[in-house]
Amino acid sequence: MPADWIYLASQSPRRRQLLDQLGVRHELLLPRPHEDAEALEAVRPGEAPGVYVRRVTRAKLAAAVVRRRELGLAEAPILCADTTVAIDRQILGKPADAEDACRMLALLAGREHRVLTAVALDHAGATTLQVSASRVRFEPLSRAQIERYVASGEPMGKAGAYAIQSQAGAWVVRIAGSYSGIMGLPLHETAALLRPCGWDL
Ligand SMILES: Cc1cn([C@H]2C[C@H](O)[C@@H](COP(=O)(O)OP(=O)(O)OP(=O)(O)O)O2)c(=O)[nH]c1=O
Repeated sequence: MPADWIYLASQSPRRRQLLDQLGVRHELLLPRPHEDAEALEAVRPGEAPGVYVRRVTRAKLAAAVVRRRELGLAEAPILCADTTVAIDRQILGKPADAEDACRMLALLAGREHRVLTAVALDHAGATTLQVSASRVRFEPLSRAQIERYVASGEPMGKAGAYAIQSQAGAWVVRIAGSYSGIMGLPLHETAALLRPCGWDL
């Protein structure tokens, strides 16, 4: 019998909202309190963005599978994702502080960068994974614009120190790819993972 709900292993309210948009019933499966997300998300020397985003997503999924077992929860499918921003050969994760956020936004200003989101599903012990890759071009930004945005607090917790769904959307000259993928959960790829499990999306 196909599952009629899934676990979403994510603390991101954007991912919840995007999964709601697909109409997929879900429950949250959150990591153990104090689990070391920073260690999990550390970039390895020379690691390419596509390799990084897949590795981190698989690690998040593996941790969620362990968590489901530890808590003695139902064997429903688990979905998780990771978003990363890349420019040149640099991977931009979440900013450490306001200064780091200013540095990232200055790097992105007036240029094109990539946003990669990997989404993975555990279903009946098998893992499937897809990656959405988008290109985003920002208009040039002044120091004052960057500082105002950083002072709003919006960059914290966001890969690349911005959220396309916030005021920073005004800086986006063009995107090629997936708006939902940039926000954190690519709906096309997520539907492609869920269909084989019985969802009619
Ligand atoms: C580029 C961009 C990122 N983001 C967010 C999506 C993700 O929440 C965050 C990247 O961090 P992630 O590590 O992908 O996710 P997370 O730690 O927020 O949540 P979890 O691991 O529990 O699922 O950046 C936006 O909301 N809008 C954007 O335009």
